[in-house]
Amino acid sequence: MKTHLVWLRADLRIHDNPALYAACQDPDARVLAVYIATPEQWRRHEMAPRQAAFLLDNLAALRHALAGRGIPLHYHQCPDFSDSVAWLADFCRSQGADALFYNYQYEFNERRRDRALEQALDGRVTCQGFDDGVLLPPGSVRTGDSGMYKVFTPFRNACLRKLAEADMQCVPAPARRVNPAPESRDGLAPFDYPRQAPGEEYPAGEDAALSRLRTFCHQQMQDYRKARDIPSLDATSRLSAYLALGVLSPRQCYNRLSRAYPLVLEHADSGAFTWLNELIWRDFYRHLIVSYPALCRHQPFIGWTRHVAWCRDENLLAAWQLGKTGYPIVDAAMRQMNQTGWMHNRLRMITASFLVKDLLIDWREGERYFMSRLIDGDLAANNGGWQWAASTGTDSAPYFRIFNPTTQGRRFDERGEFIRRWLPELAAVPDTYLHEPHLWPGAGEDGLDYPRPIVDHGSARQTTLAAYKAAKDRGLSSGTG
Ligand SMILES: Cc1cc2nc3c(=O)[nH]c(=O)nc-3n(C[C@H](O)[C@H](O)[C@H](O)COP(=O)(O)OP(=O)(O)OC[C@H]3O[C@@H](n4cnc5c(N)ncnc54)[C@H](O)[C@@H]3O)c2cc1C
Repeated sequence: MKTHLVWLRADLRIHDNPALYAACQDPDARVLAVYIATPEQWRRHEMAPRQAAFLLDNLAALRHALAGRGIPLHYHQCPDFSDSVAWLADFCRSQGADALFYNYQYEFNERRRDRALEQALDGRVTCQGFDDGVLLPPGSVRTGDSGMYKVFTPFRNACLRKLAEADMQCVPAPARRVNPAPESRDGLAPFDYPRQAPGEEYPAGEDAALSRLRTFCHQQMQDYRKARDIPSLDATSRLSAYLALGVLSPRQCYNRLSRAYPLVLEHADSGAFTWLNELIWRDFYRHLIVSYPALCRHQPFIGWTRHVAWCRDENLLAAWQLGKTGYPIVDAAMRQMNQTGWMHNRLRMITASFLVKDLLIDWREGERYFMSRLIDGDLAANNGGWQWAASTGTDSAPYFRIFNPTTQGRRFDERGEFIRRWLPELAAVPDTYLHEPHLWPGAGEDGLDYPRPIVDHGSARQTTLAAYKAAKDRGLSSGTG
């Protein structure tokens, strides 16, 4: 009897899982699934403990779903990717595997690991990889001269044309095996990793993810275009944590969206189109890391930005991390992330801009800190977002566009509903002063239990403009522009 092994990684689901589906096509084959936890590797990748805990919860749900199909999930924990390759090659041998199926991961270390595995198996086991975790496979959306788009809008337009023609059908979950393999006896031991519960907002499993997707499509999509920028509203899907671990696929999102809004591709001013646009941003960053693997190594896309003379000030960095900058919208956002593992997109842009353009701290410090806290941490999206905010990336905000944190606060949280939720120490401050509480005369002699602004935005802005300009001049004169 043939043995087919499915190696699950960032695709923790049984529905619309191309590798699992392909492994189950031969009705007579014995199908086994395997998951390998690599906590030391995760430490190097700065994975948030909350995300690791969410992963474990989802793994338990997946194991249950697979067992119902007669597919045992084998589980192993080893330090890092190179140990996982050695272990998996042995496991294939011990199980007499004929074929190994997996969905691609597009990050640099993950791709290197997969190549190392293929070498270790040396043709004894057939390896079959599948595109997954994207709407369209990286490399399939090309400019006229076969390059990767460097600007989002033409990339988006090319994606829309392809989506209109592509077969975007999801593959079904496998049926129960006629000859189910015996259950695995591997216990799902907690990872050797710091533990932090994901929180009630994140029930595990694909049923929870699919139900959230359905509810969002039917109840919130209409208002998404207008409401998605207001952090006090629960107006976005909150699906990012599921998408990051592959508990849900972007194809499932697209299918549900186009079933609910069949004309989505034609109505560019609709909520549905705006949401699809965000899914395409997600694809864009994934396609970019494949075309420019140096992005995975935290290199800036724009060469001259390497010359920016960053400020190294541990106190300023800590104030930003803890939400104690004296700028309420920044602080409320950082506390939301520290306490829940999620931050609203508008606030990710504001806080990232503040770190880089007000404190002049290297964007990589922020990128790392976000990864270590986010339940939806995702290398491509996080790197893309940081490089966008720092003006170091492709299609970034130009370096001279600097958010004013006070006006951003006024604009997107006018009445301070969001700020008051996360900064109870500002409860007594009237709306007029909420965005500049240090100016409130009512603070009394003892003042508020809230810091004064750690930098003056106006002068910080000038310093940043000068630092970027000097870096650009240096880059141009040394040919690294
Ligand atoms: C500095 C910075 C860092 C970020 N880090 C991450 C990260 O680590 N992981 C992550 O998933 N997203 C990241 N984002 C993108 C975005 O903020 C989140 O995807 C979004 O806030 C998740 O909430 P949601 O699921 O309710 O999004 P929705 O508004 O419902 O959007 C639907 C989905 O589209 C994708 N998406 C939305 N906006 C973006 C975007 N700008 N770029 C890429 N994909 C997007 C997400 O998968 C999201 O779940 C970052 C953005 C910035 C500016």
